Amino acid sequence: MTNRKTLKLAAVIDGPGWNFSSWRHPDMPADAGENIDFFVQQAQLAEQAKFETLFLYDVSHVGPGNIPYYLSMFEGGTLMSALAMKTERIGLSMTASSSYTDPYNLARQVLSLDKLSKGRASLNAITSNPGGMVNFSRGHLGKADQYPMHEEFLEVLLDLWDTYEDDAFPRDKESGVFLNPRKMHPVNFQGKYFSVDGPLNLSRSVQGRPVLYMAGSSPTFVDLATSYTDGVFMAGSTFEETVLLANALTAKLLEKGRQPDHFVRAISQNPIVGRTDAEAHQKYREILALGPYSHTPVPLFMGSAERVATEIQRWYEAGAIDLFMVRQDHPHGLRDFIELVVPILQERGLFHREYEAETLRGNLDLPKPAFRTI
Ligand SMILES: Cc1cc2nc3c(=O)[nH]c(=O)nc-3n(C[C@H](O)[C@H](O)[C@H](O)COP(=O)(O)O)c2cc1C
Repeated sequence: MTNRKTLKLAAVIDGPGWNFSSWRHPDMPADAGENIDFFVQQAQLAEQAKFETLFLYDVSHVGPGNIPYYLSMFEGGTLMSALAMKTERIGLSMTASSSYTDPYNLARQVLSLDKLSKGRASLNAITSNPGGMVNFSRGHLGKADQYPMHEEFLEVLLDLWDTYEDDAFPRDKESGVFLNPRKMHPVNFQGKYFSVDGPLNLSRSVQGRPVLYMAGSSPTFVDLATSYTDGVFMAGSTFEETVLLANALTAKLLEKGRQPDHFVRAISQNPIVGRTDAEAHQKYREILALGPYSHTPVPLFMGSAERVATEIQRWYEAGAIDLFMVRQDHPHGLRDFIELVVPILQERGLFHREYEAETLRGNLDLPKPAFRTI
């Protein structure tokens, strides 16, 4: 592939980890999911290493059987807003479900984050899985409603983010012109699930609009994501499956006249890295030894830094991924990845050494979208 963008990196800062027992490790703050000092430290570590973005998962229904992190975690938009004030360049990606909120609320929340951070916000708009507890009055959606509702949600969200043209607010004290009303485009949407009448109350983002992702794998997901989003978050369970999904996404983008390079394919993994394979395996055993319910599957990316870097390179060069998201199950997972793997990726010319742009979109090599275009 010519002029392919360099590999992008994200840090998934999910508190004490995505399992039942990492919180018990001596080096992990047991309250990490509600510990702002922990999140600031992780965010600044990732920013010093020039990661393009931070990334937060979310949980759409909370119940007693959840992993510790899901029972003790900050709301993502609030946390990202705090981190916006403690970082300068790194992107801030939050996850929220379209099933339990109105698009107006989320459009406003994420665009506010974008303004607070001067163009670094992004949203992973998920649909949520049915089942579990019913935390919201709206209840769980059946499969038949999940995607039709999501599509309406995305339609409205994108329209709201483009309520105002870039130069809609002269805010000219001399002439007294605050807003040019001809450059305001109120939304007038009447759908099956949502009705929105009126404008959003925030000017357009410096990056056009916040970067938008969806997470999933089904053909309906592929169809919707390639119509509305800037990228996807894929399960990444195996190399072969991810290559197939990435190819399906590329084919759909081309079918829709979109430039596949202007799209981000991401997976999230919990690499466990050591100076040697043996050291990495020892760290994995430390996690397993923490409890009978550890349920930490063998990481796909585990071993010496060379081995992990080469595996990431293989996925990237096969076109399976543009963005590799680093989760940590071991308390030093992110730090180890940064100290040991990042320099190798840089030496091989796969990962940048400095931020090139001011906005998240710029750092992901995504062009600023023209007003009201996908
Ligand atoms: C990689 C990945 C990440 C996801 N992240 C979340 C999440 O953070 N919170 C959540 O409630 N659902 C999450 N989901 C669920 C999706 O939003 C969606 O409901 C599910 O994947 C069904 O989509 P499908 O059409 O691909 O089957 C995730 C799914 C995938 C594949």
